[in-house]
Amino acid sequence: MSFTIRTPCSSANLGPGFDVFGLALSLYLELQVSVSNSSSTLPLNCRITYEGEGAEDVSLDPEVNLITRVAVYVLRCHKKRSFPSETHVHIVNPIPLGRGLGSSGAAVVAGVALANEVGQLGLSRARMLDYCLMVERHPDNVAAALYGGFVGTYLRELEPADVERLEIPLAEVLPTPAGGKDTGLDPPQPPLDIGHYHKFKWAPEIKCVAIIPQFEVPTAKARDVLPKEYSAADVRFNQQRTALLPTALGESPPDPEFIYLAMQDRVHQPYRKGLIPGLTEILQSVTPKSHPGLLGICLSGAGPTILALATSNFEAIAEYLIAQFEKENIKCIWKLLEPAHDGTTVTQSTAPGNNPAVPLTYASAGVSIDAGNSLVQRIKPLVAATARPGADASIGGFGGTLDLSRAGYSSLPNLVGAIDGIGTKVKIAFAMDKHDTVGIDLVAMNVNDLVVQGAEPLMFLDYYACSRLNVDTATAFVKGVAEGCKESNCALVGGETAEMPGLYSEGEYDAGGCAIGAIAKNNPILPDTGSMSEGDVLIGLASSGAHSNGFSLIRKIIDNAKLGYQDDAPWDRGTTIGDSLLTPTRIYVKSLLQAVQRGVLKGMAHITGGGLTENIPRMLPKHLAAEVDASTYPVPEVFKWLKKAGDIDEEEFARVWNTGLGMVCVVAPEKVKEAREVLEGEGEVVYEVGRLINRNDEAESCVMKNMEVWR
Ligand SMILES: Nc1ncnc2c1ncn2[C@@H]1O[C@H](COP(=O)(O)OP(=O)(O)O)[C@@H](O)[C@H]1O
Ligand SMILES: N[C@@H](CCOP(=O)(O)O)C(=O)O
Repeated sequence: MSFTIRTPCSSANLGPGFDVFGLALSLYLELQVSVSNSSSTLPLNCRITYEGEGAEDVSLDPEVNLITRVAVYVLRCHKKRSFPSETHVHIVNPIPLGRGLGSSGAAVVAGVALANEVGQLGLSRARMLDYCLMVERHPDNVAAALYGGFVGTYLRELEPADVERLEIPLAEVLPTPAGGKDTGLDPPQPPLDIGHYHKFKWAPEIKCVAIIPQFEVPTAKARDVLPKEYSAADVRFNQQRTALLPTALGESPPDPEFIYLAMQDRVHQPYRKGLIPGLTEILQSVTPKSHPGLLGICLSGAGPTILALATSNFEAIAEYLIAQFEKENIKCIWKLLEPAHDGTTVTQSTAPGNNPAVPLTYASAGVSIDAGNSLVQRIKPLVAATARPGADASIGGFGGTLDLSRAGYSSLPNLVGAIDGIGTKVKIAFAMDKHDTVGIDLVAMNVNDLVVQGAEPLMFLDYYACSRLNVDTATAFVKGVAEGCKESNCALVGGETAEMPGLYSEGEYDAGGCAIGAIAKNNPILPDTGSMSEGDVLIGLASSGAHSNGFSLIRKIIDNAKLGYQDDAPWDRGTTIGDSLLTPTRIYVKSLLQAVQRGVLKGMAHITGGGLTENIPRMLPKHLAAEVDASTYPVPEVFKWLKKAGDIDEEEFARVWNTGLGMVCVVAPEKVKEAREVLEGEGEVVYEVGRLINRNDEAESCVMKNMEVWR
């Protein structure tokens, strides 16, 4: 087996965000790894070769080298004392050491990734971050190197018991083991979720000029010069700028004055000037006015590198700053770098399992039982939070159970089942790398189908299928499912995660789900078509957008308009197209069950695929048709834009999307007032949108009036 791990360097702090902001940059530490099947007499079963920065100084002894020591630490947390098979690690390192470009952060992340691969540990990226933070206890560099892009990070407060744990180094880089080369003990696994990150937007025009002085400042030393306490004024100064910087750096085109101001710092740079001759003067020597193209300037990490953000004139800015350092007799090189958006990547050079020397395992075929187990651990609390009377929502059994009597059904009820998927809305989740809302859609599509029959949803089961299981993504997905279940008061009693290499595209997944509900013995199963008559009123409940239907057409329209999901939504300037389209489907369970209990509804239609015209007739008897007046309710801006941009005609519009109504219900005229009161009391926005009319055999079952208002 051979593979390559690539980890970007990073610039931390970006001025005011000390220990918070990290930016991954396009200079990569590379580990070219080959694993043979034999064990050897090599220390730790590992041989290191090295080229690039630090080649003279960096130890090739795997017990001393930072990358392999980190890997062995992670392996030992998994009861593997050394590299499982003879491993050759060739390190190619273009990142200058001790210059404030996160060389140690990259080494730590690469070490954790190395252990994950050779030990086939199946660690998620979030879990890898925990291991990184056991070694380098500031999350800015490691989160940027691991996840890529411009990140904001924070550490969870550890429990006192965790802080007391002796194996937590709480140091810049892993210290020498206290008990000699090998203390003989397997370290316990790190606490869960030590650190977190959020990826911010980065305006594509902004590039980074790194001025790299030819001397080192060890990060540990640069942290020792910092004060233990700060004045309230300085803390306030940095907080104000830290709050603004992500917005300033995400705006396109960038505003130089805004960025320059937002990059000022009073928490670390002033104290580090003793280690970097001329630092304060150099930082103050350039402004957007004196050097057009410049946006902002700061110390990179703990220094001594200076990072200048700019949109043009890179060379002139670099030459000027190098000349300033020369006044202090300091030589510099400079590099023009760009954000590295992907973070750490692992590329297999030989397909796992193709090397006849290496025995085949399920993991080498692409299915990681460890990743599956790790997912189960992560989702347990999410699932448990959906417990309801009769179902404890614990996972691990072969099937999910529900005690109907404890759920409030003393005599045998009618059971109702529904099954559905999310459709291609998941494609938007992939594009936005945002996976915690489509689970809500999945539950909504099912429970909304149940409730229109008058059923109370009780249980839900989901099916998540992918090519390679990404535990972070799958956990976010289940979080959404659990949220949908809580909103509809049904227990998530089980599910299935299928990792099927080769079946789906890399990084993508599909999901389906099934809801089971009950209708108490003496309650009606709706629609009650026998009670419907001409003149009954149609009331519509506002939708939250496209819900989970018509996304193949939506994606085509966005594509034809040459727009990307990260672009500002033309229908809502405050958000991106992707975020707006990911708005979860509205769940109508609680409000509609209230109305059913009050006996004010004769029937309900969930407006899903097929829009108004196909779905409303599903609740009607043959002799009645729905007459819907398009002028009686507002069409959401997203639909107006889609209709116009796609040049969709009115009939098609009403057949594909909900057009603004997620539910349409039949109500006797004398019950309309009461129905409105109940539904509005539960937070619904209600419109009277039409009535039932008599219908001949040949006539349409849903007649749309006044569709010209949509033009
Ligand atoms: N590729 C690497 N291989 C081994 N050790 C490394 C590597 N990169 C960094 N280190 C270790 O990290 C130290 C630098 O870390 P640090 O002082 O935090 O500076 P930086 O700002 O470059 O992260 C180096 O002196 C070396 O001990
Ligand atoms: N927030 C840390 C960042 C150190 O970054 P490095 O690249 O110098 O290791 C600090 O400022 O100390």
